[in-house]
Amino acid sequence: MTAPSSTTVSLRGVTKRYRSVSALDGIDLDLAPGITGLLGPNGAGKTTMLRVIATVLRPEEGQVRLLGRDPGEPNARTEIRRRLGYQPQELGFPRGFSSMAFVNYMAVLKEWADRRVRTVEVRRVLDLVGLGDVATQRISRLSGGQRRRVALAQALLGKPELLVLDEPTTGLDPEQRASLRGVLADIAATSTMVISTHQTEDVAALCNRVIVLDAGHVHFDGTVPELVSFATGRVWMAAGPDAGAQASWRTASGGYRNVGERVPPGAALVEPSLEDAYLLLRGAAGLAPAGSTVSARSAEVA
Ligand SMILES: Nc1ncnc2c1ncn2[C@@H]1O[C@H](COP(=O)(O)OP(=O)(O)OP(=O)(O)O)[C@@H](O)[C@H]1O
Repeated sequence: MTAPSSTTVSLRGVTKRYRSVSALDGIDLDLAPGITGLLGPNGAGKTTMLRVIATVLRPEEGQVRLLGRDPGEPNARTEIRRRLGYQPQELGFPRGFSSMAFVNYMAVLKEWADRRVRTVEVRRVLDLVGLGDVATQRISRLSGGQRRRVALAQALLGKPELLVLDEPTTGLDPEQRASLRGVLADIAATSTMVISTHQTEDVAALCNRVIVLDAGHVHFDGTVPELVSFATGRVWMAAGPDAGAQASWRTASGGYRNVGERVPPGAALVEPSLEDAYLLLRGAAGLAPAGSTVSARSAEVA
């Protein structure tokens, strides 16, 4: 299988095991510029896949090509890393550093040798993530959401062609998330961005492609509207939780939102959201054979 010419990330048969756990099990994937959202339950393999794409983890089996290069080859790996930004799920900060000092330190490691040019770039990325006003405060005195943004700022240094972001919106308040979406959408106009998240609203708002991982397999790969369409006609409101529903929850109106395959006759159907579709897909995962992929073009969930 050859990758299309716009492909910037190509995985073929990629497998990564931790003892008896297959964190990634024969993944085939081609990514192009734009934003791809990775969804999946805890332990699905999202972070492992991002670490492979960020060149920090080498798979036991399969081929990886990033920005047209083989990350297994040392010189190519260095070149990929020059053009890559990575926000890990957790990032430790040196004690006593301000955001300015930390991002500057990362910029030095990223070969920004000219101090004046480097300072301009450090200020640019701190402003982008909305930390300009607190840039000189110690990171230890910042909030959790602000610390996430320091971690994101260092990933944005140098306008990378490939951005790998592990749960970038976790811990951010709604205003911060909304402003961050704008920043990421602008960047994705010219780069390939892969985001892992548990926030289906972020995927719906940001991503032109969504991949659902489950137990190291790609369980869904398509666009947001394609995933949402799985839930069309399968979401209904009722006075209480429906016994036949796969998931039900009380809404602010006092009524219950029900999601499932067994829709009662005459049910008050409502517009599905990406979260509804994701829940349906997750339910279907329990029914589908291990490793099966739901086609984006299929009208059936299972
Ligand atoms: N360093 C490790 N050693 C052993 N097992 C690991 C290690 N890292 C990940 N795993 C296992 O690999 C599987 C995939 O983990 P991974 O962190 O990639 O999942 P995830 O989808 O990112 O989960 P989460 O949503 O909780 O962040 C899990 O079963 C996890 O326990």
